[in-house]
Amino acid sequence: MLNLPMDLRFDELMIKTKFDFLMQLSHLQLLGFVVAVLVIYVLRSRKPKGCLDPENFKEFKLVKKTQLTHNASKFRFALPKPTSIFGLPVGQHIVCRGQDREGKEVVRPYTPITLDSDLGFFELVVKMYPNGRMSHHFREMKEGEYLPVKGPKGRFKYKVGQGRAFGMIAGGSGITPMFQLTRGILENPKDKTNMNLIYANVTVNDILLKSVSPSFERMTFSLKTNQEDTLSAPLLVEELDNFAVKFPNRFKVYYVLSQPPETWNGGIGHVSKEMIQTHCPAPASDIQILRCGPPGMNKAMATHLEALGYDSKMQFEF
Ligand SMILES: Cc1cc2nc3c(=O)[nH]c(=O)nc-3n(C[C@H](O)[C@H](O)[C@H](O)COP(=O)(O)OP(=O)(O)OC[C@H]3O[C@@H](n4cnc5c(N)ncnc54)[C@H](O)[C@@H]3O)c2cc1C
Repeated sequence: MLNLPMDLRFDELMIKTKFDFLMQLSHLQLLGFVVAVLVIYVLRSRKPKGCLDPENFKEFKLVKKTQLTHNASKFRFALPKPTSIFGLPVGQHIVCRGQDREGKEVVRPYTPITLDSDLGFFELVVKMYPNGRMSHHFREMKEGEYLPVKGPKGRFKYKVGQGRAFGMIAGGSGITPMFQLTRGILENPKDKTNMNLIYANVTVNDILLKSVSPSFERMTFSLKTNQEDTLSAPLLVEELDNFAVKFPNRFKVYYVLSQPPETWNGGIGHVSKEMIQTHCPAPASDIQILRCGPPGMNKAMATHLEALGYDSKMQFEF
């Protein structure tokens, strides 16, 4: 029993009671109390565990399939709980398993366009090729079915402030790692990295994630920004153009089409050395040019970048 003086106010009494309580514990009890407090502190400060396993495939349910273009769709997969975190670091990808037309197993890498700030789900944008093996699996996949996924995977490790700027050269579905990284950077108020994207496609209808048509679901996420980039409205996740409008000093996009429409004010043809010179940061030790596209384009870009004086440390191919 504690001996408490009767002339104390209630708040004083509470403090004294707690203090006396600690004083009256044995050394062993005190040690137990300190350990319990430490365990609670460590558990609370630990990063929440993601849903991915780098070694074993885990299955995720397809909850929504949305057609974006004539050959690309967006797939939303549910995580186990609405509050679950996927656990994919910015710049990394996952590996998906499916079956080709002949029923043979096929495994391919994909980069989600969502981040760990999107709780309870992740999304893929997939371009499907007529004879593509995994393309067949995604084309056939129905809502309610499960996709085996493992990860995170990838050589690209992003750290806030690792450089001043990124130049990004993407072709077709190669936009997904650029989009994910751009979102990760713009969503982090501590990150001041600038980005210049060159995005190449065949026709205007092949451009992915450019802007949201009224029929597409509008998904928003809240964004804390610095003063320079004050947002008047929530950012729409699926708009490259919106990034450019909301962050004009941080993100610029230059579209290139090999078969442009009659009126077109972007680039025409293939991505050239001159386009890179005009639209990407000049060679420097604090910049990097990232590229992701079909093999032929990646090879051509590597040749251009070398000719322009970008050394191997200034280049990265996803
Ligand atoms: C790190 C990484 C991340 C990726 N993320 C995505 C993503 O988010 N979304 C996405 O759609 N794809 C992504 N890809 C590409 C994806 O992994 C597959 O290569 C693509 O889906 C085609 O697979 P497939 O089995 O259908 O085609 P395959 O059976 O492998 O190929 C069949 C034919 O399709 C054509 N083809 C295949 N791949 C390409 C290509 N990339 N460009 C042009 N033609 C091609 C070729 O003509 C080829 O002969 C990523 C690739 C990598 C390396």
